[in-house]
Amino acid sequence: MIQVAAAIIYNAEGKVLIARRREGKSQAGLWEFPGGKIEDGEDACACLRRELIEEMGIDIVPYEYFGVNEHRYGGGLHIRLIAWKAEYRGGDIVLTDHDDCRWERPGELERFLFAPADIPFVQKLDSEAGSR
Ligand SMILES: Nc1nc2c([nH]c(=O)n2[C@H]2C[C@H](O)[C@@H](COP(=O)(O)OP(=O)(O)OP(=O)(O)O)O2)c(=O)[nH]1
Repeated sequence: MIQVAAAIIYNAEGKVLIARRREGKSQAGLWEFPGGKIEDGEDACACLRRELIEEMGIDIVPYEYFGVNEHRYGGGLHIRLIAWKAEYRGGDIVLTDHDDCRWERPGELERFLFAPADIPFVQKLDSEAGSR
């Protein structure tokens, strides 16, 4: 099983950053919350700060645990996806692992085709938005 961290990054307008995995990556063409594999000696927050600089060139600060979801993809890939809410602190987005990204309202994510492991998080964000 691999441990992967994903960030639900909010900007000052309360929108969330989603990104589409580029051709050549696993789950290509699907939307996700940016992040990546947790390395030895890292926790999810340290991983997310590192990954967002590496793969998008932005600074974030994770501030609240959001949830965990385990998913088995075909080919024996079993992932444990750990999500944290995070604050966008700055930097201009430069995509390396993705071919598109967007800031969207958290209650409006269900019209995007997300990686299967992310779907419980999309649903939870939608119900949080609906209950406000
Ligand atoms: N970063 C991220 N990865 C996710 C999400 N949902 C999801 O199923 N994944 C999967 C895709 C990959 O199989 C795995 C790790 O993603 P990664 O972004 O570190 O991938 P990677 O560049 O290291 O390498 P690769 O999977 O393209 O070989 O987790 C998500 O929301 N964010």
